[in-house]
Amino acid sequence: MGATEFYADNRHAWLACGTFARYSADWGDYISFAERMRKKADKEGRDLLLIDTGDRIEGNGLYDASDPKGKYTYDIFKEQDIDVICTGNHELYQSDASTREYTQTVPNFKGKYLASNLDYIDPQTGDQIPMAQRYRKFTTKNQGIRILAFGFLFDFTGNANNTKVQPVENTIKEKWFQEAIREDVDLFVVIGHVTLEGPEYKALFKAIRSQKWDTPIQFFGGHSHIRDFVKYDSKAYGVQAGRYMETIGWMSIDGIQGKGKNKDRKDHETRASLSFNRRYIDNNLFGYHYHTGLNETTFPTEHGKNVSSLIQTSRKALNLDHSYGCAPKDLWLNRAPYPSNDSLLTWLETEVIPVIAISPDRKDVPTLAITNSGAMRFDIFKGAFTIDTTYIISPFVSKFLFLKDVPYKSAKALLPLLNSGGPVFEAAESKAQHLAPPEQISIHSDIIATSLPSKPFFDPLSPQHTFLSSNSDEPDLIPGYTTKDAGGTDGDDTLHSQISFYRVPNCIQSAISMPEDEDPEVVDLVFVDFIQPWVLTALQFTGEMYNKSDVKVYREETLTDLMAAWIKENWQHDC
Ligand SMILES: Nc1ccn([C@@H]2O[C@H](COP(=O)(O)O)[C@@H](O)[C@H]2O)c(=O)n1
Repeated sequence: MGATEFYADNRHAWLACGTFARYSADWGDYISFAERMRKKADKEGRDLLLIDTGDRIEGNGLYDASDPKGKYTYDIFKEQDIDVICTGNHELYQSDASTREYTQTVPNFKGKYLASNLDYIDPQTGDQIPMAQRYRKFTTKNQGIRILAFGFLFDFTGNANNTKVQPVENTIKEKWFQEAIREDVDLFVVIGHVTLEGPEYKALFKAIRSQKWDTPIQFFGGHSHIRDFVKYDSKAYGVQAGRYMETIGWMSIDGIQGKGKNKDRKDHETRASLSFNRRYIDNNLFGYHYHTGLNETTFPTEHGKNVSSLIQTSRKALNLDHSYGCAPKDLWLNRAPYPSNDSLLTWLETEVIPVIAISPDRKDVPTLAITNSGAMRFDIFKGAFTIDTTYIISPFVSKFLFLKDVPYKSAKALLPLLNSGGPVFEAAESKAQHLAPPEQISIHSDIIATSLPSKPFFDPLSPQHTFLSSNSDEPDLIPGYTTKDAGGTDGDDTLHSQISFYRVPNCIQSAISMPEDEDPEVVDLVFVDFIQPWVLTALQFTGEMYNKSDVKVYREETLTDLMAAWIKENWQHDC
């Protein structure tokens, strides 16, 4: 009896090498890996399917540094042969990005791209049309497993006005969905840019089970950037493959006997004893060589090599390795507590924002400047700070806006309100958790590493022991993911020492040009545009009834450009 296997990824345009050796394979390597593993699966009579759960864009120079954005990336993405693919929130923040998704990615993955709860507004006619087909029904080639797949996005509300995200609860009531879940299939596959524990997947699970009490369901999640595995019932599981092309999530279902090749099989025979297994593979060549049984010479396929060289020529064309300056030390987004000397947010709040959140014509006006912590997406490592690093840290095109002459007593109440994330935001449907890094949706308390990292050594022959020291009984591990999920603690393909994760506040605030001896009557309230809905809601709570038309542009440059300018100015020296 063969297994049905899946590989899933989440990448944010991290198509070139990751920042660490442990996550350093590129999109071309992943193509070689998939091609090699598919061949192996074919030989052994198994089926191997590739899944992509969205957020392919923003967060890396390869996408963000070109004009138009994504000039090189769409042609690189499309080279992977993906079986089921859907949209993430990042594809929808900007209307030009949604248009590229509709005009490029959807046709590039024709028949595989699913948009179960997403519509596109045709710019010519104004018509609201499905972004892509709602579902896909297909039969796997080796085992004849009849699959019905959906592709969802969580109940996202921050999209530009050329798309429409339908809440999952409403989609479930639609005729096409109700008909689809009544189809006679061997397996439902629900992929989505949706957290595994969120209300959307709970509702979808309930809806499918209301019609099919026994059909296996495999969910693939995304959005919250973590490795995760969840059990919904004995025949329904979900897996999520981390973030930024660091992880290839592997999921295997053993025991489904497809009716596609034998129609006379009875239902109870097709799903007699099932087993669901997951593994989180670090995205590096060591792991790829290990799993394919190949080596440096035999592993890469021609196709994979061509894509790797396309990535390198694109990176060169964009000058992504050009250095703006030299970071004097590591600054951590979640690996150091906030506030602290090693916290990236403390650095931003105390050193950067007080310099960049100043408008030349209002520079002496007392100012409170607020930025959400989710505006920062990654750590800064000691050493060269490049064009690429800039977009890895902060890819957004957010600008500083401001409200003039806000009473100080109300303005200073704002930060605690934004950080407490209380009922004031639930009512306004702008959950305050969206202000912070997405990891915090799923990680609810600090994780403090118990062991200290030590020197790395790679043992290519040892599964789950990839980075070990050679000559001691106790392995010396390098830091990395140490996942605990519904399957226990054996999901990580490579053993690592634990990394700390400290939760950070939703927002940080810098007080600028404040009088020394007394509080000001009024201040300029400066904030990044992304947080405007939360700021206006919280201000109303303090009794200040501002609306959108009161908000003015404070600086024309993006936060990202201003931050890069600060680095050029303050970290000038060579590394
Ligand atoms: N202009 C923006 C857009 C988004 N954010 C932050 O990113 C988070 C979403 O990240 P994912 O990778 O999971 O989609 C969002 O919740 C915001 O915190 C931002 O700061 N500015």
